[in-house]
Amino acid sequence: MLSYRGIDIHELASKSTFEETTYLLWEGKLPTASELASFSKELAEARELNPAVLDFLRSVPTTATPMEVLRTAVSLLSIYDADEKLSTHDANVRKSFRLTAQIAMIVAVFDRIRKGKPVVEADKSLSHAANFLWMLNGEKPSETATRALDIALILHADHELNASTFAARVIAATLADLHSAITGAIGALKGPLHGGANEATMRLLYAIDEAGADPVEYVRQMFIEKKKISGFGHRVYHTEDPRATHLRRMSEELGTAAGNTKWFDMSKKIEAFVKGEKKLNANVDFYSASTYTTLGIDIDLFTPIFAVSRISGWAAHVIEQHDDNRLIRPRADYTGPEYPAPYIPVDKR
Ligand SMILES: CC(=O)SCCNC(=O)CCNC(=O)[C@H](O)C(C)(C)COP(=O)(O)OP(=O)(O)OC[C@H]1O[C@@H](n2cnc3c(N)ncnc32)[C@H](O)[C@@H]1OP(=O)(O)O
Ligand SMILES: O=C([O-])CC(=O)C(=O)O
Repeated sequence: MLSYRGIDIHELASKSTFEETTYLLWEGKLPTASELASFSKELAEARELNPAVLDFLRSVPTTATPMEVLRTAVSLLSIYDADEKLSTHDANVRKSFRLTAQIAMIVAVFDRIRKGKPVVEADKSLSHAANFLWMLNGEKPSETATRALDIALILHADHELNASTFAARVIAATLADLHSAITGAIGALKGPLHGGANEATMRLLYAIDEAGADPVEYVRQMFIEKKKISGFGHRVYHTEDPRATHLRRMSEELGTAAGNTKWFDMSKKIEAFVKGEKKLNANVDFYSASTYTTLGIDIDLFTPIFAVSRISGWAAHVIEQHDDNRLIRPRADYTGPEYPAPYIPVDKR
């Protein structure tokens, strides 16, 4: 079972919003109506990017991946943050509002710039999910697309001590600032064994499609070649990843509504085969790939969108770490052949 602050993820996915879920993660309780209204307002008001960050986004080669641009931009944001030198609880919360708003903006703005399209001004009257789609596409998003993204953002918001969150906590535990911790977390999320698996999953689906191959035979060959199938397996879950249940349904529903279930159908075949052959379950990344593709989102934005959501969980962990800090410092044991080992002079080795 997956819960945020004790509340079942299935309930949050069907009843909550990204804003409410973020409040829950940061404050440890569900907000009242007025608390939610002022929280949402503060998040929307934080939709501002320093001109220096905009200049940076304009100066980056358009061939740069959105994930490396995001990682570097978040590091840069730290220099211009109004609370740059402060890491008190209140300063961390203020920074978290700004970073949550800014990460979504950076992903959308860089995508527009690299495609030679004009940057779209933030609309502070929209929800976080709707504003992201607005700034990305330059047109007001449908309710279906907004809700689908909102659910995806809720589902990706937190996952206890996953690799990126752990990285953030280790950095924060040195009493380094929130931006340093989040920059490190983005670096960890990028890898294909973690958040990068959603992009890798879609690359696999495209490769199968381009080869005109049977998905099952293609994956069977990958097993023969001892290759890993992105989007399957999990260090913690050995049964269904509860988030995959929602993303599978969304992938099917969005595909049906768009009149194209190609990616969903292919994913289902692969899932059944991988489960039957290796007893491996689809994780959060597997069906997010076909879901985002059906929403018309480019493949290299999948992992940045994971960060657009996970910033809420990362921030909650950094705030908690700084509130009651102790350095995180695991030990390593020497396992070499002998101890103590002799120092042999270089001419005798
Ligand atoms: C948001 C997230 O981070 S969710 C995870 C996203 N990552 C992926 O989807 C990448 C693919 N999956 C994997 O690489 C792994 O399942 C991980 C990294 C997620 C978990 O790894 P671990 O807990 O260390 O399991 P480990 O990699 O040791 O796998 C155990 C066994 O299952 C196999 N296995 C695990 N996942 C897969 C996979 N996706 N495809 C094929 N085989 C797999 C391994 O080869 C290994 O087999 P062996 O015992 O015969 O050597
Ligand atoms: O928990 C993990 O190891 C990976 C994961 O599913 C996540 O970060 O959402």
